[in-house]
Amino acid sequence: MTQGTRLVVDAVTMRFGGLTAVDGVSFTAEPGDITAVIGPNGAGKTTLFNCITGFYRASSGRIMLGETALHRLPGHRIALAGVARTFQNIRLFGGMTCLENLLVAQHRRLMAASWFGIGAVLGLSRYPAAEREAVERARAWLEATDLLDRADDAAGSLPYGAQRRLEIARAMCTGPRLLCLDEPAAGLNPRESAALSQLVRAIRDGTAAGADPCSVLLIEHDMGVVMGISDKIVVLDHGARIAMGTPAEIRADPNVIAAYLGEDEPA
Ligand SMILES: Nc1ncnc2c1ncn2[C@@H]1O[C@H](COP(=O)(O)OP(=O)(O)OP(=O)(O)O)[C@@H](O)[C@H]1O
Repeated sequence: MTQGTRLVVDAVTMRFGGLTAVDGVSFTAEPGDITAVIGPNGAGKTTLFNCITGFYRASSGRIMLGETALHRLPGHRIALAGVARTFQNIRLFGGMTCLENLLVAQHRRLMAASWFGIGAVLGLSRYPAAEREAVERARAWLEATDLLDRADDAAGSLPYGAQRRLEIARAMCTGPRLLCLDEPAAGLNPRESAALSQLVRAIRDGTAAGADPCSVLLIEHDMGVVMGISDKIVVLDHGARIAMGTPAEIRADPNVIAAYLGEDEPA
C-alpha cells in the first residue's frame, strides 16, 4: 500500500501582466497529511491551486508530485499524473445519474482497457472486466460518501451538500495520488461539514472505499474545518507565504492574526 505522494511547491510565482498573484511560494505537502492553504480574500490561493492542478502554467518555480514535474506537463496530463480536484463551483453532469458521473470519471481507464476501441473490434478487449471494476469502484465511493441510495438519481437533483460529496467521490474514482479540494465546506451546514471532515480524513488515511491513502491539499475558508482536520497549514497574504505550521502554531502566529484583521479571524 502506498502512503500517498509528496507534493513539493518550490518558489512558485504567477503573474498576470503587472500583478503578481502568487509570489515565490514554497511548501511541501507530505504523504499522509492534509495540508490546507488559507489566507484572506485575494491572497492567491485559487491561483496557486490552478498552477498545481494545471489550469495555469506558473510563471516560474517548480511543482513536483513525487518524481513527476507537474510544472512541465500540459494541463491535460496533470490528471493522468495522479492529481484530482474539485471546484469552488460544483461541476457535475447534472442530467446524468450519480453512478454515471462516477463512470465518466473513469473513462480513461475504460478506454485503455478496450485498447481505445481496437481490442473491442478484434474481440480481444478486457473491457467487460474493466467495466465491472469501474462500477464496483463507483459504488464503493458512493457508499463512502453516503450516496449509495442515490446512485440512480440525477446528480442535479441532489441537495447541495450531497453534490459536494459526489464531486469528491468523482475525483477519487480517478485513483489520484493527490486530491485538491477547493473550498469543499462552502455552503455546508455544520452536520455536513462534520461529515466532510470525516470523509477527508478517511481519504488521507486510506480507510475509505478500499483506496490507498491519498495526500490531500485543500483551500478552505471555514476555519472550523481547517483547524479540525489539517496536519499542516500554509498561510498566504498578497501572494506570499506569511506562515506555515500546525493548526496550534498558526492560531498563535501574530503575522496570521494581523493578515486576518478586518477579515474573519482564524479559530
Ligand atoms: N486570471 C486572472 N487574471 C488577472 N488577475 C487574476 C486572475 N486570477 C486571479 N487574479 C488576481 O490574483 C489575485 C489573487 O486571486 P486569487 O483568486 O488567487 O485569490 P484567493 O486567495 O483565491 O481569493 P478568494 O479567497 O477570494 O477566492 C487577485 O488580486 C486576483 O484579482
